[in-house]
Amino acid sequence: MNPNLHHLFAIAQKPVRSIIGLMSGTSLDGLDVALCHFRGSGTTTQVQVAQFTTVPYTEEVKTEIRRVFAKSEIDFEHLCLLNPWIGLLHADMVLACLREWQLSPTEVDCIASHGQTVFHAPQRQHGHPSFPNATLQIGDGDHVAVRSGILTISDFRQKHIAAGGEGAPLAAYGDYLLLSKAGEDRILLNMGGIANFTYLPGSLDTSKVFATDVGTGNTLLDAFTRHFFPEKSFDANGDLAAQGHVHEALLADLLANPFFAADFPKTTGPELFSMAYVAAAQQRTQTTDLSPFDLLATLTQFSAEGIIQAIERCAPTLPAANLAIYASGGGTYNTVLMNTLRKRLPRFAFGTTADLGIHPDAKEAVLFATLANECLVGNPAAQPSQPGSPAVSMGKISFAQ
Ligand SMILES: Nc1ncnc2c1ncn2[C@@H]1O[C@H](COP(=O)(O)OP(=O)(O)OP(=O)(O)O)[C@@H](O)[C@H]1O
Ligand SMILES: CC(=O)N[C@H]1[C@@H]2OC[C@@H](O2)[C@@H](O)[C@@H]1O[C@H](C)C(=O)O
Repeated sequence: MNPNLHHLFAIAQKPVRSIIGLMSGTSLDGLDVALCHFRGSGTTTQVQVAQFTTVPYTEEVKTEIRRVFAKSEIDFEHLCLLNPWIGLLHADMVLACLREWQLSPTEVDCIASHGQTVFHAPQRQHGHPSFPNATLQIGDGDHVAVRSGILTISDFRQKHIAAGGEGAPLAAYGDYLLLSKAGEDRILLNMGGIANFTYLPGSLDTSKVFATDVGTGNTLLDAFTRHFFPEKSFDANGDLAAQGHVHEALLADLLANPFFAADFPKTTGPELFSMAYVAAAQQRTQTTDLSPFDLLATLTQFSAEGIIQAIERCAPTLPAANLAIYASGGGTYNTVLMNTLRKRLPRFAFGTTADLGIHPDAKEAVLFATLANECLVGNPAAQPSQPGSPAVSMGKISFAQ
C-alpha cells in the first residue's frame, strides 16, 4: 500500500487530531490561522482551539489578488501564476505561525485550506441556463502540502456544488456540529465581506438547519472607505459612518435587487455587490454628490437591513425567548452596524460566538478545520441535508510526499 494511505489511516484513527484551519475571505485582510485539536466527529465532535492568529496580507499581496478578484475580465496568465503563489504563501504563513508557537510541522496532522475565493458565480447570478453553479478558490492544495510538509485538505466548495449546492455557505455543517444546542433556536450570523447566517433549530432537526448569504457585510464599506480615505483600509468601529446620515431613497434602491427577495438558501459576493452596483443606484436616485460620510452611513444601513430583513423572515413565528443570535466576523467591531442590529432586533438575545467559546475572528477557520476532520473521520449521513445543502464529505486530499 502507498505509505501515504497508511499515514492517512493513522491520522483517521488517532484519538485527538491537530488540524490547522485556514481562511482567507472576501475582505482580503489576511489569512486566519486556527490550530484546533479535535476529538470525535459528527455530533460528538469536540474542538479545542489551541492557537489563533490572523496573518495580515501585505499591500503587495492585496494588490496581486485584486488584479483578478471578482472581475469578469482578467489577465489569465496572472490567475495561473497566483494559484501556486498563494498556495506557497499560505504554507509559509503556516510555517511562520508554527515557529511562533514553538511547534514542529510533524506535530500537525492536517491543514484545512479554504484558499482564496476569486470568483463566485451561482447560476441565479450568472444567468446562463446551460452552465451550473460555479465558484473558484485558488491557492493550490498540493503546493500547501509539499511546501509545509503537512497533509492538506483543500478546495471544499466544489463537492458542495457537484452535489447540488451553490458552494456556499459551508458554515451550516460546522455550525451545526459545534454550536447547536438542544432547546435553543440559534442564528449564527457572520459578518465578513459578505454577511451570512446559519439557522440552528433547538430541536436539532437536521432537515431544518440551513445557511444562507443575506447581503453585504463589510465589502462595500471597505471599498468606499479606501476610495475616499486612501490611508484607511476599513471604517474602524464605524466611526466614519457615524458622522453621516442615511439617505433613504438610495437605501431603498440598493435593497431593490431581486437577491433580497429570493428564497433561502442563496449566495452572492462582491461580483454583484460592487462599487459599480452602488454607482448605478446613485445615478438612479440622483445622489452622486452624497458626502463620503452619508454614503458610508447609507451603506452600513444597507448591510444592516439585509441582515435584519433576512432574520425577520427566517424567524417570524419564533418566540423571542427561544432565539439567540451569535455574531462573528470583522463586522462585530463596527459599532454602528452592531448597534443598529441590536436596536432593530430587540426581541432576540444578541451576543457573539465568544459567548459559545469561539473567538469571532476565528470562527470560519475553525469551521474549515471541522470540515477537514469530517473528511478524515466523519460520516456524511450525520450532516444537515436538504436542497441546496447536501450531506457530503468535502475537500480534496493532498499528500506532502
Ligand atoms: N475595528 C474594526 N472596525 C470596523 N470594522 C472592522 C474592524 N476590524 C475589522 N473590520 C472589518 O472586518 C473585515 C474583515 O472581516 P472578516 O475577516 O470577518 O472577513 P472575511 O472573512 O474576509 O470575509 P468573508 O466572511 O465574507 O469571506 C475588515 O475588512 C473590516 O471591514
Ligand atoms: C464563495 C465564498 O467564498 N463565499 C464566502 C463569502 O464570505 C461569506 C459568504 O460569502 C459565505 O457564503 C462564504 O464563506 C463562508 C465561510 C461559508 O462558506 O460559510
